[in-house]
Amino acid sequence: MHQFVDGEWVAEYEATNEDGEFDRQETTFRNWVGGEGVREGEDPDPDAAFPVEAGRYHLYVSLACPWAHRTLVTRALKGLEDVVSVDVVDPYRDEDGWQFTPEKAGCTPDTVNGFDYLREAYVAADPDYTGRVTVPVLWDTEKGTIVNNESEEVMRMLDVAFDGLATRDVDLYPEGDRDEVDRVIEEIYDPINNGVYRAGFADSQTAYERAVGELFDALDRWDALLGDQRYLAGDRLTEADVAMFTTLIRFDDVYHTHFKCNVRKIAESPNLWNYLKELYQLPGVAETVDMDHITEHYYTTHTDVNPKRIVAVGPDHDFTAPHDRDRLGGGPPGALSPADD
Ligand SMILES: N[C@@H](CCC(=O)N[C@@H](CS)C(=O)NCC(=O)O)C(=O)O
Repeated sequence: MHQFVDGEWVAEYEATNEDGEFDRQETTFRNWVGGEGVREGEDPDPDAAFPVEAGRYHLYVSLACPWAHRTLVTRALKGLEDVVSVDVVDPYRDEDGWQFTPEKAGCTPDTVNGFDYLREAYVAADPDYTGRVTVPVLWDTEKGTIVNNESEEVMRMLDVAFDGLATRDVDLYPEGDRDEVDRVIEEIYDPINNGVYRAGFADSQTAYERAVGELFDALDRWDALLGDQRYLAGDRLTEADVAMFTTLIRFDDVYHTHFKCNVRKIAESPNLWNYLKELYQLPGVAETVDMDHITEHYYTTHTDVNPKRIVAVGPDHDFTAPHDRDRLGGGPPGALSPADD
């Protein structure tokens, strides 16, 4: 894998530490549309350096990436499609990093800057940039720079800062549940969201077994909890569910096989499976899921994990099959109920 060092695109960086454990890099661009208060759920500040405006901000995403996917699901649930635009990179990533290949199904050109590679956006934002070129990227078309490339924060901005421009009345960071939402997002990050990568990229048996053990302990805990609680933070749908969804939807097709997270499938955990189907069936969500991009990306890009680049075919789940979540109290906001769609 390649990355920038002082604005130079250089070969090979170590993704694991000396114990063979996967180390995810800290993200660099951490500005807030609407100002820092948005992080705590405050209304956006009109005098912020990056003020909230329709049509000004743009997302660069990969449909394969679970972190980028969080921003797409949030944008869809809130109905922000006409407010924040999106371009989609090629799911296959080689030594040039993420690339725009509009001729490929599901991919777009860079409609904002006309770049061929996403890395051009990073050096346009910071000519001396050091670090990886990751998705998602929230781009400001007016200042011509990256606002933020940390999915958790972009998700919060779309939810809170852009709420006034949303076409659906959906609040994924509801007052009264905020501490719990933050707590759950943090709790699931290491063992689950990043846990699948810690298992898949482990360079030693010990690191792999530790990651898989922690992953399935956490999944089993949530499976039990979701037996009598509708969503992760209680009876309301929140950002924590978006964060969980993008890992669960990839699990059986990719993480189970490619990353050796094969203790059991999500479809074999009854509550997680029904919970996953409910989230998939919320308005706008299915349209954000591209299983071809997801499988192509993982199986062909990580040649150290899968040298022959053969894409596993299974298991072909039907995420539209009925779920049993209506037996529990709570439910999605009215704006997401089938009658309102
Ligand atoms: N902390 C970041 C992580 C994003 C991330 O690691 N994205 C991956 C794709 S799933 C990527 O772009 N990797 C490219 C690389 O590491 O070179 C976030 O949550 O936004």
